[in-house]
Amino acid sequence: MNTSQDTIYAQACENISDFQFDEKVAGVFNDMIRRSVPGYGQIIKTLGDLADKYVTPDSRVYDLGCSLGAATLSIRRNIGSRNCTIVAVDNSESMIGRCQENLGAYVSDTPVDLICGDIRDINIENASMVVLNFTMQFLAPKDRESLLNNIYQGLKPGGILVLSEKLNFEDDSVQSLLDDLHLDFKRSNGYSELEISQKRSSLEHVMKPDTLHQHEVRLKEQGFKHFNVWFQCFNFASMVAIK
Ligand SMILES: Nc1ncnc2c1ncn2[C@@H]1O[C@H](C[S@+](CC[C@H]([NH3+])C(=O)[O-])CC(=O)[O-])[C@@H](O)[C@H]1O
Ligand SMILES: O=C(O)C(=O)Cc1ccccc1
Repeated sequence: MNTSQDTIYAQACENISDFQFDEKVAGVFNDMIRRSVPGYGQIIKTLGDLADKYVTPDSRVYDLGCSLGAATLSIRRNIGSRNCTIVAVDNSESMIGRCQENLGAYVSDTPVDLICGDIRDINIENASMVVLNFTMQFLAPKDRESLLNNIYQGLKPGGILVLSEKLNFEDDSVQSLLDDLHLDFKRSNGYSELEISQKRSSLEHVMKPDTLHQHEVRLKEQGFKHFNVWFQCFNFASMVAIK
């Protein structure tokens, strides 16, 4: 996978436009997400382990907001020959083009249906595993419930949703502590104060994190029987919900 360095916010800019998954971001995304999201590598690896445990023969796996295909690749590597199809969806053409190349670099028995489209328009069917790895936070909050309902309806009994998200916290002291630890993580990965603050502005209207409580309540309302956080580092968490 491409590892060009993310310098998108390195130069001072007068008008910071809203963050978009455009050609520029897609070209550096692998580096950007690894230097910005603590635990990303561990989460990608564990998605493969979870797939080995939950993906049943003749079912489908959905990777919603697949970006460059890291989650799909990890899952595909771990499920061997189960007569499954992975449906990988992203609405950024730049991401999908690169994702296609990344998937093509490995041979596998598991076909991937790569769709350039909106995850709100995808019908989920016969799914044993659905992955939303840091994608739902970019959807308008009003659209989150119906997306999760669509996922719940399309999951087989015993099927798993893995939902990774940046979190907000009700307690202001906890919010600023975990925010600060995340900022230190970005600094230690070589981002300057300018890069950090310009990216923060660009994400302000685009990425709307929920609290853990909001996630739990919404998932339980859909009918998910089991819920927990399986990973958290600072203000980034990955949750599992099982039907
Ligand atoms: N409505 C939408 N429909 C389709 N795609 C969307 C939509 N909104 C956003 N996206 C896509 O969701 C992805 C979010 S990145 C996911 C990382 C990946 N899961 C990974 O495991 O590497 C997370 C991040 O950058 O923090 C982008 O590729 C968007 O184009
Ligand atoms: O960079 C950040 O501050 C984030 O919150 C995570 C992120 C990672 C990659 C793209 C957009 C947001």
